[in-house]
Amino acid sequence: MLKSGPVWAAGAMSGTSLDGVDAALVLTDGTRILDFGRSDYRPYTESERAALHAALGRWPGEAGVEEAAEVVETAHAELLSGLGEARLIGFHGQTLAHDPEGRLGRRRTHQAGDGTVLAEVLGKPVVWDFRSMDVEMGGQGAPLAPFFHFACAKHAGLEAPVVFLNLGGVGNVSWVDPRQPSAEVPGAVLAFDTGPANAPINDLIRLRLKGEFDAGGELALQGRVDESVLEAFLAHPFFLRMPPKSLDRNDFHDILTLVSALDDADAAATLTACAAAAVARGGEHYPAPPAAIYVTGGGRLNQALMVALQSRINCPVQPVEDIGLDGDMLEAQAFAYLAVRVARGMPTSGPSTTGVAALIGGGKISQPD
Ligand SMILES: Nc1ncnc2c1ncn2[C@@H]1O[C@H](COP(=O)(O)OP(=O)(O)OP(=O)(O)O)[C@@H](O)[C@H]1O
Ligand SMILES: CC(=O)N[C@H]1[C@@H]2OC[C@@H](O2)[C@@H](O)[C@@H]1O[C@H](C)C(=O)O
Repeated sequence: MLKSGPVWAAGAMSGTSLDGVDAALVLTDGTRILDFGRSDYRPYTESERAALHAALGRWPGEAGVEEAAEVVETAHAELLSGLGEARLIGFHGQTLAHDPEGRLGRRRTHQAGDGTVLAEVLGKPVVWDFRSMDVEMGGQGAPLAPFFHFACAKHAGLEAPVVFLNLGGVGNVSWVDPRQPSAEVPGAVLAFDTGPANAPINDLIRLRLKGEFDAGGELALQGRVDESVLEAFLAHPFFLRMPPKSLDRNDFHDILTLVSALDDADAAATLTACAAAAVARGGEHYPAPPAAIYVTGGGRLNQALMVALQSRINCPVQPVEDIGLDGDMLEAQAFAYLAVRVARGMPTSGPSTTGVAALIGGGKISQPD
């Protein structure tokens, strides 16, 4: 068990976009954020990315999973060895498959990368496998950042309910009320995945233009939204479900066939509008209107997406940089914060974040030999 008081922890996240690994240092006692430290990024090479893509949707023991895990462990070891001052590592790994409802058989979630290997290589305790316990206990296993987002709102000195919106491959929101004494009390936090965000836009760009993503939203800004596609998208039963709810990266993959007849710009504009409309639909579930929506993740750099969001949402939609946070690193920082909570036996999720029946602490701790 970690001694009491604040410690520097490093968190690392390999997100659903499969672009690379983010790592960042946070000084925390597991409740408050005292300081943010250095951060770094390690992109995957083309061949590494191909290995990860090939393993998407696969479970432990299936073809390609060991290779993917090796890619994840190598990239993390390289990146984290440069963040020397950390006492403890929070290692999320790479989600390859996520099925909290058991639609494919058994309820489970799979993050590639073995924390025991990293603990050995780095010579430090590593907290990992953050999601499995939550799913085993009946939760969605995601999102896990909400308790951290609550601490961010406190750290930024906010005094009214706000929403943190993460626009990665998938979108997720944390509605938080910083007037509450703790993230764990009822009414402090409500979180859920909103729908697909960048993943379908990236897939479109990759398929048609051999690029990685719609930089700045330039292509979408030139196109027109096909309202019938948008309507068909919003008819998906996911939007009728009450939170908590979470998604796998490819749950909405069929959306690409809906835009197959559109030209490139109209298809990009339509997928971008779908991502924004999904977030706006999520607003139906907020316990009270937020004073602002603070956007983190790569999607905040997509102007078409930010404009589409603001046009559908009644409060200011701003990048998290406006309250002094780092939108490239917030998820990595979240896993540093959560690692300290796990090491101290504090909960990492609860009924209002993942739908798990009671507050629970997930995560395994691996010590170096
Ligand atoms: N300049 C930019 N313009 C437009 N979109 C961008 C830009 N930079 C990044 N993105 C988008 O953001 C994505 C990366 O976002 P981020 O790193 O937050 O996702 P992630 O962490 O992999 O995903 P998740 O949060 O779902 O796990 C890219 O794949 C791209 O779609
Ligand atoms: C299963 C899984 O890896 N989910 C990710 C993914 O990426 C965004 C969204 O879907 C969110 O639910 C989650 O990540 C963030 C960091 C979270 O758990 O809060």
